Amino acid sequence: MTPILSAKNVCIFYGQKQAVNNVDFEVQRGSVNALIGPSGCGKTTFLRAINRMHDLTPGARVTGTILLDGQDIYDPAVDPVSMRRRVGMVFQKPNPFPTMSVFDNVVSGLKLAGERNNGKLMEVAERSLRGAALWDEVKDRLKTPATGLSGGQQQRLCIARALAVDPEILLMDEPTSALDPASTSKIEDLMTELKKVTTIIIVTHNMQQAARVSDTASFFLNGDLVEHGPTDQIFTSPRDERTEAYVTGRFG
Ligand SMILES: Nc1ncnc2c1ncn2[C@@H]1O[C@H](COP(=O)(O)OP(=O)(O)OP(=O)(O)O)[C@@H](O)[C@H]1O
Repeated sequence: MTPILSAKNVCIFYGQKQAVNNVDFEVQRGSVNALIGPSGCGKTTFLRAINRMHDLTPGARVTGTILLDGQDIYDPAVDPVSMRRRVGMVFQKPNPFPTMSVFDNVVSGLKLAGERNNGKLMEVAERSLRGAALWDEVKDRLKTPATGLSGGQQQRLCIARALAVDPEILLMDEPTSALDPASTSKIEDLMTELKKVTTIIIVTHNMQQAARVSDTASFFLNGDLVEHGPTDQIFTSPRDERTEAYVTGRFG
């Protein structure tokens, strides 16, 4: 199978400091992929390279190649704004647009892309909110401020907002670390549903979560991708002793 995402020899620098070293990484369509490893090992740095967020960080530099569906996302001919529509992102803390209603948050990306048809906007809002398992909870309060939702609902709203533009890949940076166990469990269930329509790459510190939700896992240490493989194998019979030490809780 041709991978939807293929990274080759990726190095990422903040000024003189190298945070990610020569990473090769592939992701298959319709899978959930967990990036694991101790704090400061480069997981978020690598994740952010996948939708060119480092373009916005002064002094940050990415080298190597990242192909999305065969297209080099760092090709100068690629428009980063339209590329980011293909690679959605959900952050650690829910970040709905605070001045907007629930509905306007969900359709904000579509409106930016020029969609004005109310029927179409409503249709996409409902589909995305259903996709994020939030519709039943908010269908009667679509016009109320997004900030009135609970933290877990706000995070699912951010997932709906990302889904509304049909991303090919959804990046999730510790999406449940600010949530209670019930909200965490809802989002974990959701990931299993979402891989029917998109491909997920998630950074998580929670090993149980990685084991529950992911098909493949990638262990990062000091900027290196030490080991990448099926999650079962990474957790039960890792090839590298450093991976074993980490997944068995001996450090991290
Ligand atoms: N904007 C930045 N400027 C300079 N250095 C940075 C910046 N962001 C991250 N770093 C450094 O790059 C390295 C990797 O950080 P990164 O946030 O990618 O790690 P991480 O594995 O995601 O950690 P955590 O699990 O704690 O979020 C760290 O040494 C960090 O201090």
